[in-house]
Amino acid sequence: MKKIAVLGSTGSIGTQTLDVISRQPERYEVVGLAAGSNVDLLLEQARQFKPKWISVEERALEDRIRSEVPADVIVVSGETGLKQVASEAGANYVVCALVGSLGLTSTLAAIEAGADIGLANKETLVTAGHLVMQRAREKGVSILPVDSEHSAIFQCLNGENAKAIKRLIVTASGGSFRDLSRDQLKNVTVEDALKHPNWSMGAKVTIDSATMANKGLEVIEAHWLFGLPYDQIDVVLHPESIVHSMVEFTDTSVMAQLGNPDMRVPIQYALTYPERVASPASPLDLLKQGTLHFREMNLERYPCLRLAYEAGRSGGTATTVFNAANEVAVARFLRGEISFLAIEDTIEMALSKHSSVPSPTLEAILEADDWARTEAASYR
Ligand SMILES: NC(=O)C1=CN([C@@H]2O[C@H](COP(=O)(O)OP(=O)(O)OC[C@H]3O[C@@H](n4cnc5c(N)ncnc54)[C@H](OP(=O)(O)O)[C@@H]3O)[C@@H](O)[C@H]2O)C=CC1
Ligand SMILES: CC(=O)[C@@H](O)[C@H](O)COP(=O)(O)O
Ligand SMILES: [Mn+2]
Repeated sequence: MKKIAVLGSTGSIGTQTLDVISRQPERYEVVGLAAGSNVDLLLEQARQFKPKWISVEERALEDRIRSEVPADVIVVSGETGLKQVASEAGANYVVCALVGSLGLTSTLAAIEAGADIGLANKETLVTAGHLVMQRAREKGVSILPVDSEHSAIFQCLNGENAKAIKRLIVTASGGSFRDLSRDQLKNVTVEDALKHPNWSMGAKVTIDSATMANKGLEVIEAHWLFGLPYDQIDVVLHPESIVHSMVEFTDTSVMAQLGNPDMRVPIQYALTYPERVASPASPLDLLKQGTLHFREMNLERYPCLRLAYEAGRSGGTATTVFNAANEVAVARFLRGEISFLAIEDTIEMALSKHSSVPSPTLEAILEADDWARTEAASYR
Protein backbone atom coordinates (compact mmCIF):
# COMPACT_ATOMS: atom_id res chain seq x y z
CA MET A 1 0.00 0.00 0.00
CA LYS A 2 1.24 3.50 -0.81
CA LYS A 3 1.26 5.86 2.17
CA ILE A 4 0.75 9.22 0.52
CA ALA A 5 1.29 12.82 1.50
CA VAL A 6 -0.19 15.43 -0.83
CA LEU A 7 1.46 18.86 -0.72
CA GLY A 8 -0.87 21.42 -2.27
CA SER A 9 -3.93 19.23 -1.72
CA THR A 10 -6.46 22.04 -2.25
CA GLY A 11 -5.19 23.09 -5.69
CA SER A 12 -6.00 21.90 -9.18
CA ILE A 13 -3.49 19.01 -9.15
CA GLY A 14 -4.01 18.32 -5.44
CA THR A 15 -7.78 17.87 -5.72
CA GLN A 16 -7.42 15.72 -8.85
CA THR A 17 -4.83 13.59 -7.03
CA LEU A 18 -7.29 13.00 -4.20
CA ASP A 19 -9.98 12.21 -6.77
CA VAL A 20 -7.71 9.53 -8.28
CA ILE A 21 -6.88 8.18 -4.81
CA SER A 22 -10.55 8.03 -3.79
CA ARG A 23 -11.30 5.75 -6.76
CA GLN A 24 -8.75 3.11 -5.64
CA PRO A 25 -8.95 3.26 -1.82
CA GLU A 26 -7.43 -0.22 -1.42
CA ARG A 27 -4.15 1.01 -2.94
CA TYR A 28 -3.58 4.13 -0.86
CA GLU A 29 -3.54 5.56 2.63
CA VAL A 30 -3.37 9.36 2.87
CA VAL A 31 -1.04 10.11 5.79
CA GLY A 32 -0.52 13.84 5.23
CA LEU A 33 -2.19 16.83 3.62
CA ALA A 34 -0.66 20.27 3.19
CA ALA A 35 -2.30 23.38 1.80
CA GLY A 36 -2.18 27.16 1.87
CA SER A 37 -5.22 29.07 3.10
CA ASN A 38 -8.26 27.18 1.78
CA VAL A 39 -9.11 25.79 5.19
CA ASP A 40 -12.71 24.84 4.36
CA LEU A 41 -11.62 22.52 1.56
CA LEU A 42 -8.67 21.22 3.59
CA LEU A 43 -11.02 20.27 6.45
CA GLU A 44 -13.38 18.56 4.03
CA GLN A 45 -10.42 16.56 2.68
CA ALA A 46 -9.28 15.76 6.23
CA ARG A 47 -12.73 14.37 7.08
CA GLN A 48 -12.70 12.16 3.98
CA PHE A 49 -9.07 10.94 4.00
CA LYS A 50 -8.22 11.07 7.73
CA PRO A 51 -4.53 12.09 7.50
CA LYS A 52 -2.36 11.96 10.62
CA TRP A 53 -0.57 15.20 9.69
CA ILE A 54 -1.98 18.47 8.32
CA SER A 55 -0.10 21.61 7.38
CA VAL A 56 -1.38 25.09 6.54
CA GLU A 57 0.36 28.22 5.33
CA GLU A 58 -0.14 30.41 8.43
CA ARG A 59 0.23 29.52 12.09
CA ALA A 60 -2.94 31.54 12.78
CA LEU A 61 -4.97 28.90 10.88
CA GLU A 62 -3.74 25.96 12.98
CA ASP A 63 -6.26 26.35 15.85
CA ARG A 64 -9.31 26.26 13.62
CA ILE A 65 -8.06 23.03 12.10
CA ARG A 66 -7.23 21.51 15.50
CA SER A 67 -10.73 22.29 16.71
CA GLU A 68 -12.26 20.24 13.87
CA VAL A 69 -10.02 17.17 13.60
CA PRO A 70 -9.38 14.29 16.05
CA ALA A 71 -6.97 15.13 18.90
CA ASP A 72 -4.22 12.78 17.65
CA VAL A 73 -3.85 14.63 14.31
CA ILE A 74 -0.66 16.72 14.21
CA VAL A 75 -1.30 20.20 12.84
CA VAL A 76 1.66 22.28 11.67
CA SER A 77 2.27 25.32 9.49
CA GLY A 78 4.56 27.25 7.18
CA GLU A 79 7.51 25.95 5.20
CA THR A 80 8.58 23.88 8.22
CA GLY A 81 5.13 22.33 8.27
CA LEU A 82 5.41 21.42 4.59
CA LYS A 83 8.76 19.74 5.25
CA GLN A 84 7.33 17.87 8.25
CA VAL A 85 4.38 16.52 6.28
CA ALA A 86 6.81 15.53 3.51
CA SER A 87 9.25 13.73 5.79
CA GLU A 88 7.72 12.89 9.20
CA ALA A 89 4.20 11.73 8.42
CA GLY A 90 5.37 8.26 7.38
CA ALA A 91 4.72 8.77 3.66
CA ASN A 92 6.53 6.50 1.23
CA TYR A 93 5.16 8.57 -1.69
CA VAL A 94 4.84 12.35 -1.73
CA VAL A 95 2.85 14.19 -4.40
CA CYS A 96 4.28 17.68 -4.79
CA ALA A 97 1.44 19.79 -6.18
CA LEU A 98 2.54 23.09 -4.66
CA VAL A 99 2.95 26.03 -6.98
CA GLY A 100 6.31 27.79 -7.29
CA SER A 101 9.81 27.26 -5.94
CA LEU A 102 8.21 27.01 -2.50
CA GLY A 103 8.03 23.29 -3.34
CA LEU A 104 11.80 22.85 -3.39
CA THR A 105 12.64 22.39 0.29
CA SER A 106 9.74 20.05 1.04
CA THR A 107 10.54 17.96 -2.05
CA LEU A 108 14.14 17.69 -0.86
CA ALA A 109 12.89 16.75 2.62
CA ALA A 110 10.73 13.97 1.15
CA ILE A 111 13.72 12.66 -0.83
CA GLU A 112 15.88 12.70 2.33
CA ALA A 113 13.18 10.64 4.05
CA GLY A 114 13.36 8.10 1.20
CA ALA A 115 9.91 8.75 -0.27
CA ASP A 116 9.23 8.47 -4.00
CA ILE A 117 7.97 11.71 -5.52
CA GLY A 118 5.03 12.34 -7.85
CA LEU A 119 6.21 15.68 -9.19
CA ALA A 120 3.79 18.22 -10.62
CA ASN A 121 5.74 21.17 -9.21
CA LYS A 122 8.03 21.85 -12.19
CA GLU A 123 9.45 25.00 -10.54
CA THR A 124 11.36 22.73 -8.13
CA LEU A 125 13.42 21.23 -10.97
CA VAL A 126 13.85 24.58 -12.72
CA THR A 127 15.13 26.11 -9.49
CA ALA A 128 17.48 23.32 -8.41
CA GLY A 129 17.28 20.40 -10.85
CA HIS A 130 20.86 19.25 -10.34
CA LEU A 131 20.46 19.02 -6.55
CA VAL A 132 17.08 17.31 -6.66
CA MET A 133 18.07 14.72 -9.27
CA GLN A 134 21.43 14.01 -7.65
CA ARG A 135 19.93 13.54 -4.19
CA ALA A 136 17.14 11.34 -5.61
CA ARG A 137 19.75 9.11 -7.28
CA GLU A 138 21.83 8.93 -4.09
CA LYS A 139 18.79 8.03 -1.99
CA GLY A 140 17.46 5.58 -4.59
CA VAL A 141 14.08 7.29 -4.84
CA SER A 142 12.05 7.72 -8.02
CA ILE A 143 10.85 11.06 -9.35
CA LEU A 144 7.70 10.26 -11.32
CA PRO A 145 6.53 13.03 -13.64
CA VAL A 146 2.96 14.30 -13.27
CA ASP A 147 3.24 17.16 -15.77
CA SER A 148 1.34 15.91 -18.84
CA GLU A 149 4.20 16.38 -21.34
CA HIS A 150 6.75 14.68 -19.12
CA SER A 151 4.40 11.85 -18.30
CA ALA A 152 3.95 11.41 -22.07
CA ILE A 153 7.72 11.31 -22.66
CA PHE A 154 8.18 8.98 -19.68
CA GLN A 155 5.59 6.63 -21.20
CA CYS A 156 7.23 6.80 -24.66
CA LEU A 157 10.59 5.93 -23.12
CA ASN A 158 9.29 2.91 -21.21
CA GLY A 159 11.59 -0.01 -22.07
CA GLU A 160 13.67 2.06 -24.52
CA ASN A 161 17.42 2.57 -24.51
CA ALA A 162 18.19 6.18 -23.63
CA LYS A 163 21.09 6.12 -26.12
CA ALA A 164 18.61 5.66 -28.96
CA ILE A 165 16.83 8.96 -28.27
CA LYS A 166 17.33 11.54 -31.00
CA ARG A 167 15.18 14.27 -29.48
CA LEU A 168 12.19 15.02 -27.30
CA ILE A 169 9.33 16.93 -28.93
CA VAL A 170 7.35 18.79 -26.29
CA THR A 171 3.93 19.98 -27.43
CA ALA A 172 2.49 23.41 -26.54
CA SER A 173 -1.12 24.48 -26.92
CA GLY A 174 -0.13 28.13 -27.49
CA GLY A 175 -2.18 29.30 -24.49
CA SER A 176 -5.01 31.79 -24.23
CA PHE A 177 -3.55 34.35 -26.66
CA ARG A 178 -2.27 32.04 -29.35
CA ASP A 179 -4.31 33.76 -32.06
CA LEU A 180 -3.18 37.29 -31.12
CA SER A 181 -0.26 39.23 -32.65
CA ARG A 182 2.51 40.72 -30.48
CA ASP A 183 0.85 44.09 -31.00
CA GLN A 184 -2.50 42.83 -29.73
CA LEU A 185 -0.83 41.49 -26.56
CA LYS A 186 -0.23 45.06 -25.33
CA ASN A 187 -3.72 45.48 -23.94
CA VAL A 188 -4.85 42.01 -22.87
CA THR A 189 -6.62 41.54 -19.52
CA VAL A 190 -6.06 39.15 -16.62
CA GLU A 191 -9.53 37.74 -17.17
CA ASP A 192 -8.75 36.83 -20.79
CA ALA A 193 -5.31 35.46 -19.90
CA LEU A 194 -6.98 33.03 -17.47
CA LYS A 195 -9.06 31.40 -20.24
CA HIS A 196 -6.90 28.46 -21.30
CA PRO A 197 -8.19 26.87 -24.51
CA ASN A 198 -7.86 23.23 -23.36
CA TRP A 199 -7.03 22.84 -19.67
CA SER A 200 -8.60 24.00 -16.42
CA MET A 201 -5.64 24.73 -14.12
CA GLY A 202 -4.44 27.00 -11.33
CA ALA A 203 -3.96 30.70 -12.16
CA LYS A 204 -0.13 30.71 -12.21
CA VAL A 205 0.34 27.88 -14.70
CA THR A 206 -2.48 29.28 -16.87
CA ILE A 207 -0.65 32.61 -17.19
CA ASP A 208 2.63 30.73 -17.79
CA SER A 209 0.91 28.92 -20.60
CA ALA A 210 -0.21 32.21 -22.19
CA THR A 211 3.32 33.70 -22.04
CA MET A 212 4.91 30.34 -23.05
CA ALA A 213 7.02 30.53 -19.88
CA ASN A 214 5.30 27.24 -19.02
CA LYS A 215 6.93 25.57 -22.02
CA GLY A 216 10.24 27.13 -21.00
CA LEU A 217 9.87 25.68 -17.51
CA GLU A 218 8.93 22.35 -19.10
CA VAL A 219 11.97 22.29 -21.40
CA ILE A 220 14.20 22.78 -18.34
CA GLU A 221 12.14 20.19 -16.40
CA ALA A 222 12.66 17.71 -19.28
CA HIS A 223 16.40 18.42 -19.31
CA TRP A 224 16.64 17.32 -15.66
CA LEU A 225 14.16 14.46 -15.75
CA PHE A 226 15.49 12.80 -18.89
CA GLY A 227 19.13 13.97 -18.80
CA LEU A 228 19.24 15.37 -22.35
CA PRO A 229 20.96 18.54 -23.59
CA TYR A 230 18.81 21.47 -24.71
CA ASP A 231 19.68 20.88 -28.38
CA GLN A 232 17.76 17.61 -28.12
CA ILE A 233 14.60 19.15 -26.64
CA ASP A 234 12.29 20.82 -29.16
CA VAL A 235 8.88 22.44 -28.80
CA VAL A 236 6.08 22.37 -31.38
CA LEU A 237 2.72 24.10 -31.29
CA HIS A 238 -0.18 21.68 -31.13
CA PRO A 239 -3.42 23.58 -30.50
CA GLU A 240 -5.58 20.53 -29.63
CA SER A 241 -3.46 19.24 -26.66
CA ILE A 242 -4.22 15.66 -27.71
CA VAL A 243 -0.64 14.59 -28.42
CA HIS A 244 0.91 15.24 -25.00
CA SER A 245 4.50 14.99 -26.31
CA MET A 246 6.70 12.77 -28.47
CA VAL A 247 10.11 11.12 -28.63
CA GLU A 248 12.04 10.72 -31.88
CA PHE A 249 14.53 7.84 -31.92
CA THR A 250 17.74 7.38 -33.93
CA ASP A 251 15.99 5.01 -36.36
CA THR A 252 13.51 7.88 -37.22
CA SER A 253 10.64 6.24 -35.29
CA VAL A 254 8.53 8.73 -33.39
CA MET A 255 6.59 7.59 -30.33
CA ALA A 256 3.77 9.76 -29.01
CA GLN A 257 1.30 9.54 -26.12
CA LEU A 258 -2.23 10.73 -26.87
CA GLY A 259 -5.36 11.29 -24.87
CA ASN A 260 -8.07 13.82 -24.13
CA PRO A 261 -6.75 16.60 -21.87
CA ASP A 262 -7.42 15.24 -18.36
CA MET A 263 -4.70 15.53 -15.71
CA ARG A 264 -6.11 12.55 -13.80
CA VAL A 265 -4.44 10.28 -16.39
CA PRO A 266 -0.81 11.41 -15.81
CA ILE A 267 -1.49 11.79 -12.07
CA GLN A 268 -2.77 8.23 -11.91
CA TYR A 269 0.10 6.87 -14.00
CA ALA A 270 2.61 8.50 -11.64
CA LEU A 271 0.82 6.76 -8.76
CA THR A 272 0.33 3.30 -10.28
CA TYR A 273 3.50 3.06 -12.43
CA PRO A 274 4.47 0.57 -13.80
CA GLU A 275 0.85 -0.67 -13.71
CA ARG A 276 -2.02 0.82 -15.70
CA VAL A 277 -5.53 0.80 -14.27
CA ALA A 278 -8.91 2.06 -15.51
CA SER A 279 -9.30 5.84 -15.30
CA PRO A 280 -12.28 8.21 -15.16
CA ALA A 281 -11.07 10.15 -18.22
CA SER A 282 -13.20 10.10 -21.35
CA PRO A 283 -11.67 7.85 -24.03
CA LEU A 284 -10.05 9.51 -27.02
CA ASP A 285 -12.04 9.05 -30.23
CA LEU A 286 -9.71 10.03 -33.07
CA LEU A 287 -12.48 9.57 -35.62
CA LYS A 288 -14.55 12.25 -33.86
CA GLN A 289 -11.43 14.36 -33.31
CA GLY A 290 -10.74 14.26 -37.05
CA THR A 291 -7.69 16.46 -37.46
CA LEU A 292 -4.61 17.23 -35.40
CA HIS A 293 -2.53 20.33 -36.18
CA PHE A 294 1.18 21.02 -35.61
CA ARG A 295 2.97 24.32 -36.19
CA GLU A 296 6.54 25.49 -35.85
CA MET A 297 7.37 27.37 -32.64
CA ASN A 298 8.32 31.01 -33.17
CA LEU A 299 10.70 32.21 -30.43
CA GLU A 300 10.23 35.86 -31.44
CA ARG A 301 6.51 35.59 -30.80
CA TYR A 302 7.21 33.89 -27.45
CA PRO A 303 10.34 35.51 -25.86
CA CYS A 304 9.76 33.69 -22.54
CA LEU A 305 10.57 30.40 -24.25
CA ARG A 306 13.70 31.89 -25.83
CA LEU A 307 14.80 33.20 -22.42
CA ALA A 308 14.22 29.78 -20.84
CA TYR A 309 16.44 28.08 -23.44
CA GLU A 310 19.10 30.76 -22.86
CA ALA A 311 18.91 30.31 -19.08
CA GLY A 312 18.99 26.52 -19.43
CA ARG A 313 22.07 26.66 -21.65
CA SER A 314 23.79 29.08 -19.22
CA GLY A 315 23.09 26.61 -16.41
CA GLY A 316 23.89 27.28 -12.74
CA THR A 317 21.58 29.77 -11.06
CA ALA A 318 20.27 31.24 -14.36
CA THR A 319 17.22 28.95 -14.36
CA THR A 320 16.61 29.77 -10.67
CA VAL A 321 16.48 33.43 -11.64
CA PHE A 322 14.29 32.75 -14.69
CA ASN A 323 11.80 30.99 -12.45
CA ALA A 324 11.80 33.43 -9.53
CA ALA A 325 11.48 36.51 -11.75
CA ASN A 326 8.62 34.83 -13.60
CA GLU A 327 6.81 33.91 -10.37
CA VAL A 328 6.94 37.48 -9.09
CA ALA A 329 5.97 38.98 -12.45
CA VAL A 330 2.99 36.62 -12.83
CA ALA A 331 1.78 37.45 -9.31
CA ARG A 332 2.09 41.16 -10.10
CA PHE A 333 0.22 40.73 -13.40
CA LEU A 334 -2.56 38.84 -11.58
CA ARG A 335 -2.82 41.71 -9.05
CA GLY A 336 -3.13 44.19 -11.92
CA GLU A 337 0.22 45.88 -11.13
CA ILE A 338 1.94 45.25 -14.46
CA SER A 339 0.93 44.51 -18.03
CA PHE A 340 1.04 41.08 -19.65
CA LEU A 341 4.11 41.99 -21.74
CA ALA A 342 5.94 43.25 -18.64
CA ILE A 343 6.20 39.59 -17.51
CA GLU A 344 8.75 38.81 -20.22
CA ASP A 345 10.50 42.16 -19.67
CA THR A 346 10.90 41.35 -15.98
CA ILE A 347 12.49 37.97 -16.70
CA GLU A 348 14.81 39.46 -19.33
CA MET A 349 15.88 42.26 -16.96
CA ALA A 350 16.62 39.82 -14.09
CA LEU A 351 18.61 37.46 -16.32
CA SER A 352 20.60 40.32 -17.86
CA LYS A 353 21.64 41.61 -14.40
CA HIS A 354 22.47 38.19 -12.95
CA SER A 355 25.90 36.57 -12.91
CA SER A 356 25.13 32.88 -12.90
CA VAL A 357 26.79 30.73 -10.20
CA PRO A 358 27.87 27.38 -11.69
CA SER A 359 26.97 24.14 -9.83
CA PRO A 360 25.32 26.13 -7.02
CA THR A 361 24.77 24.82 -3.50
CA LEU A 362 21.29 25.00 -1.99
CA GLU A 363 22.36 28.15 -0.17
CA ALA A 364 23.48 29.81 -3.44
CA ILE A 365 20.21 28.80 -5.06
CA LEU A 366 18.09 30.26 -2.28
CA GLU A 367 20.18 33.44 -2.44
CA ALA A 368 19.69 33.74 -6.24
CA ASP A 369 15.97 33.06 -5.84
CA ASP A 370 15.69 35.82 -3.21
CA TRP A 371 17.74 38.27 -5.28
CA ALA A 372 15.61 37.70 -8.39
CA ARG A 373 12.41 38.17 -6.39
CA THR A 374 13.60 41.51 -5.03
CA GLU A 375 14.66 42.70 -8.48
CA ALA A 376 11.40 41.58 -10.08
CA ALA A 377 9.23 43.11 -7.36
CA SER A 378 10.53 46.61 -8.00
CA TYR A 379 10.84 46.49 -11.79
CA ARG A 380 8.83 49.38 -13.35
N1 LIG B 1 -3.11 22.41 -12.84
C1 LIG B 1 -2.63 21.62 -13.78
O1 LIG B 1 -3.38 21.04 -14.57
C2 LIG B 1 -1.15 21.44 -13.92
C3 LIG B 1 -0.26 21.96 -13.00
N2 LIG B 1 1.07 21.68 -13.09
C4 LIG B 1 1.98 22.20 -12.07
O2 LIG B 1 1.54 21.72 -10.80
C5 LIG B 1 1.82 22.69 -9.79
C6 LIG B 1 0.50 23.03 -9.08
O3 LIG B 1 -0.35 23.68 -10.01
P1 LIG B 1 -1.90 23.90 -9.73
O4 LIG B 1 -2.46 22.72 -9.04
O5 LIG B 1 -2.47 24.36 -10.99
O6 LIG B 1 -1.83 25.14 -8.70
P2 LIG B 1 -2.98 25.70 -7.76
O7 LIG B 1 -2.75 27.15 -7.63
O8 LIG B 1 -4.30 25.23 -8.22
O9 LIG B 1 -2.69 24.98 -6.36
C7 LIG B 1 -1.57 25.33 -5.58
C8 LIG B 1 -1.60 24.60 -4.25
O10 LIG B 1 -0.50 25.06 -3.45
C9 LIG B 1 -1.01 25.54 -2.21
N3 LIG B 1 -0.18 26.64 -1.72
C10 LIG B 1 0.03 27.83 -2.31
N4 LIG B 1 0.84 28.60 -1.54
C11 LIG B 1 1.13 27.86 -0.45
C12 LIG B 1 1.91 28.07 0.73
N5 LIG B 1 2.57 29.24 0.93
N6 LIG B 1 2.00 27.10 1.65
C13 LIG B 1 1.34 25.93 1.46
N7 LIG B 1 0.58 25.66 0.38
C14 LIG B 1 0.49 26.62 -0.56
C15 LIG B 1 -2.42 26.01 -2.49
O11 LIG B 1 -3.16 26.06 -1.28
P3 LIG B 1 -4.49 26.98 -1.06
O12 LIG B 1 -5.26 26.94 -2.33
O13 LIG B 1 -5.15 26.28 0.09
O14 LIG B 1 -4.03 28.36 -0.69
C16 LIG B 1 -2.86 24.88 -3.42
O15 LIG B 1 -3.18 23.74 -2.68
C17 LIG B 1 2.45 23.88 -10.51
O16 LIG B 1 3.84 23.75 -10.45
C18 LIG B 1 1.99 23.72 -11.95
O17 LIG B 1 2.87 24.30 -12.89
C19 LIG B 1 1.57 20.86 -14.08
C20 LIG B 1 0.74 20.34 -15.02
C21 LIG B 1 -0.67 20.60 -15.04
C1 LIG C 1 -1.68 20.18 -18.39
C2 LIG C 1 -0.28 20.56 -18.36
O1 LIG C 1 0.61 19.74 -18.32
C3 LIG C 1 0.05 21.99 -18.43
O2 LIG C 1 1.36 22.25 -17.97
C4 LIG C 1 -0.08 22.28 -19.89
O3 LIG C 1 1.16 21.94 -20.44
C5 LIG C 1 -0.49 23.64 -20.20
O4 LIG C 1 -0.66 23.71 -21.57
P1 LIG C 1 0.28 24.54 -22.53
O5 LIG C 1 1.44 25.05 -21.75
O6 LIG C 1 0.68 23.57 -23.61
O7 LIG C 1 -0.62 25.62 -23.00
MN1 LIG D 1 2.50 20.65 -18.80
